Amino acid sequence: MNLPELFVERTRRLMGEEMCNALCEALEQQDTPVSVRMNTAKWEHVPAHRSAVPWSEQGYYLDGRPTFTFDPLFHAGCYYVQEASSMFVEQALRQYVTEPSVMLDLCAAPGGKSTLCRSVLPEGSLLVANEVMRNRSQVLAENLVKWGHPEVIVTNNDPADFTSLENTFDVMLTDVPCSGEGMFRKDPVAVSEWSLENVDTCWQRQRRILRDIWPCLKPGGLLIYSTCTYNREENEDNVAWIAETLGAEVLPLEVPEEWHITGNLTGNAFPVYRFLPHRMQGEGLFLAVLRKHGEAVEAEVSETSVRREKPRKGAKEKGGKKVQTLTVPSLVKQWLREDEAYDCRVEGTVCLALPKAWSALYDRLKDQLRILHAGVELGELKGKDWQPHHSLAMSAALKKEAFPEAELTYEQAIAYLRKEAVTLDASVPKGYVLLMYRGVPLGFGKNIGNRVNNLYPNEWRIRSGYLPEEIVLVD
Ligand SMILES: C[S@@+](CC[C@H](N)C(=O)[O-])C[C@H]1O[C@@H](n2cnc3c(N)ncnc32)[C@H](O)[C@@H]1O
Repeated sequence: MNLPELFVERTRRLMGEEMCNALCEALEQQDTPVSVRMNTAKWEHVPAHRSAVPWSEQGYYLDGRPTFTFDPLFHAGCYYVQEASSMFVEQALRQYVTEPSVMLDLCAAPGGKSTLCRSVLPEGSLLVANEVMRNRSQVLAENLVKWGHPEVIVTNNDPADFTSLENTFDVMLTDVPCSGEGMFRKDPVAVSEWSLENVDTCWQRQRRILRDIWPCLKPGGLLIYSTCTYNREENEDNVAWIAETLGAEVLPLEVPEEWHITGNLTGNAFPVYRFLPHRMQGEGLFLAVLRKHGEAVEAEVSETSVRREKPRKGAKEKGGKKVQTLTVPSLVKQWLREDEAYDCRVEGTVCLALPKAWSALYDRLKDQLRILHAGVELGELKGKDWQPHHSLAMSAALKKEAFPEAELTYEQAIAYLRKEAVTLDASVPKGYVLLMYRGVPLGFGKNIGNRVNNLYPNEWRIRSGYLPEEIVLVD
């Protein structure tokens, strides 16, 4: 790999000769560690041939690279393939977030840190995961639906759209778009696109994002700031700017020496955490934790913000046209494990279950933001029939006893995930069936006797018709 000369020169100035040489040598190495984080809410499993990622309770390095696309459990949300350094966000949450909180992950796609945060946040917390790019926000929603936690809202907005949501979040993660120097050995495009102009564009954009989002963080709230780049402008200099200009205190994390994390390289006294690939197993990461100045206050929920469309039968006027609002069918509510904990409503033709604690906030967000997913989509009206939604199959809120189950073989599971025809044993009852693989729900099918109508979401199906000769699974 040809590292840009100016990058090397600037890195040498920042780190000194010895550290810069060691880093550049590590960046030339081709084998990058492969790591996964398990979703123990779905699958209590420790992969074989692995070692633990020291800073993450559910993170493991794997010996080889499994064929993730052909592993049904990957599609069922049993684990997430995540670069190990990124899992360090867990420490910021474990050390500073101990009470139920409302958290915003602002730059969240594809969802590595969001799924991690969702697993680590204290019970009773809500995660709002946002991504500005439309196509990337769809991937974010997919990954969070598969992760299966009902206390999640996914939005697709620019940071500026959040500005008016003052004092809403207790915790914010800004994993900002950056010049990506930390991804040099994983992604050759990051090398070819590097330029000093881009570094300048990045740190300025990062400050704009932080300025836009700052009012949403409650006084006393926590900001976790991270990048995957090495230069000081996007890292220490921006942290100093947040502390001085926006008003925050930089907080320390307890980290054992054997994790080989590097601290502040600019001679400033405040604590920051740098992951350098010649010192530990992972890619480049920078992280700092800040607490916004001011006394903690409760978020204001105004009268208008709690206004919401009551589910009711009948017609209402919208743009001169009559729009039918559907009632929540009692059958669909029975698909929930604890239906009394949810506020159910019908939006369009989809019946949605929102954890009661968050339904007022959902309405407030809905007034300002483009919401892609919230809570659990229970079912969709198809003709006269309420068809269970894939989001329900993936969710921890599903009452499994509400549907007959059918365990699939590996070949049947792959066929299902390709949205091909699946045939079940004659003993499986007709109607909606929860299709399982190794005891974990994969999705719904409608058994019509001689075959099953495959209800797997078309846009998520495995597109490759090829099946590798040797399949290595996370086992
Ligand atoms: C480093 S990536 C996020 C990775 C993600 N946190 C994860 O762990 O999977 C940064 C994200 O910021 C988004 N982004 C790009 N420009 C942005 C902007 N102006 N404001 C906010 N987000 C932006 C990118 O699309 C990208 O998804």
